[in-house]
Amino acid sequence: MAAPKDRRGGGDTSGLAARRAALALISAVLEEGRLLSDALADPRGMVAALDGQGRARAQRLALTTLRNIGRADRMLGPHLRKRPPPAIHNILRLALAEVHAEGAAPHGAVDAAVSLAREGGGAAALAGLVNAVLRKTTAAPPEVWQKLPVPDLPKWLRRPLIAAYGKPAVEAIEAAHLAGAPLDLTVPGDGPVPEGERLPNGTLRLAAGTQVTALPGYAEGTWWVQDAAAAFPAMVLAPQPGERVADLCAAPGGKTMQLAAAGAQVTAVDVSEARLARLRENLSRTGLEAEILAADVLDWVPAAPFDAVLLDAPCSATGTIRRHPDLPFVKRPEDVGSLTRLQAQLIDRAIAMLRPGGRLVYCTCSLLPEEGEDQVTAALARHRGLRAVDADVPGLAPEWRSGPGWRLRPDYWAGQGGMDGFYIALLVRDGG
Ligand SMILES: C[S@@+](CC[C@H](N)C(=O)[O-])C[C@H]1O[C@@H](n2cnc3c(N)ncnc32)[C@H](O)[C@@H]1O
Repeated sequence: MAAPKDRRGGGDTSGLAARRAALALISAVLEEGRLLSDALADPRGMVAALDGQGRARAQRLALTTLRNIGRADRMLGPHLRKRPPPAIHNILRLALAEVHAEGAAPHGAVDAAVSLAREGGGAAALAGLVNAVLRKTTAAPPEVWQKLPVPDLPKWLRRPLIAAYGKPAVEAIEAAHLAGAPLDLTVPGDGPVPEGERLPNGTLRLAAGTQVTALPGYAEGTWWVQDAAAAFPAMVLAPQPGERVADLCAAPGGKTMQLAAAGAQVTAVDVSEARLARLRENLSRTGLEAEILAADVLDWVPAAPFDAVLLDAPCSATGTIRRHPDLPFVKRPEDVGSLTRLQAQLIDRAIAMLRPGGRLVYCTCSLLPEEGEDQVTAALARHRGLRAVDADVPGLAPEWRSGPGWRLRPDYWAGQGGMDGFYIALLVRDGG
């Protein structure tokens, strides 16, 4: 196959290099079962060879295509007698998502798709099929696409969510996943900030696709990117100036920065050196301070107990699907069992680090009750000297109470662009 001229993305006027890289990302997710974040960070990947603009375009195209695969496949169905090879199938899906979900001009998307199909060497004969199918399907009026059903979550995830929240709620969650996520900023103090909508908890919300590094206040470190739901756990912990607070499973540090900005003396612990490097960068940009420890929380024994602990435990991350549409294709039900065992062990370690009267916030960005409500209920049964307590936090609605804590869902604040799914509980150790 001839080396495509615009491989590096510089001068990628036709957008072919960005589309080619988007297809490589989609294939990494669908065919190799890799997380999009890993494929994006791969220095040998096609995206690494693009300039900033090309990279952003490739990432956006991959995200849009993954979010809309269900709709693209429904539209393609009547035009395909048999399933085409994955490379061709993904070219068709990408072009349809580009035209119908992003509003791209059909002729450009179809021409690019045909060129990409021709590049495939052995599959070159299929370029004619790509042309014929896309000419028809990209010409469909917008309302035909809009009326296609919202893509379902995979059955292993859908079933327990319907059992927990009911079918209408799961359909609303799926609609929120399809809509994607805006850009949320946590702004702890004064300084330059971009124009945006203030949410009830103080989060500043901007339109999706905004280039973060170009916004007022980025260089000054006035704010950081953090989903509105992810800002609640530190607010629930309500750290006081001078309190000793452990942030367990801390990287890349969104919650560490909230705790430090409130004046707490923070010890941030995470097992991943690579993720801690990002935490260090975040602290340095925002001018905030914390003690940073690379350690496994299961082994680490602090020198003295803490006034408060925040445990943001590793989980299925199913609450973040609107920002990470690759997750339903990559995550497996069997991953959840080992995560729930780890979460229970981490909770036990976190409780052992509290002084009498100390507070623990447990949270996960999961939609599954077994990583949220059930986990905290079981911890309360294991530890008699522990109680769940209420918190008075702006924006944290009383109707979100669920079991011993709060259940946050992507379909909440729907009119304002939704939020990630989270579970948060505030526990207090007796005594003190
Ligand atoms: C949900 S993420 C944390 C997000 C972070 N709290 C924030 O707000 O930016 C979970 C983190 O747990 C860390 N982790 C997983 N198992 C761990 C363990 N046994 N000990 C310490 N950290 C662990 C992972 O490296 C990952 O950074």
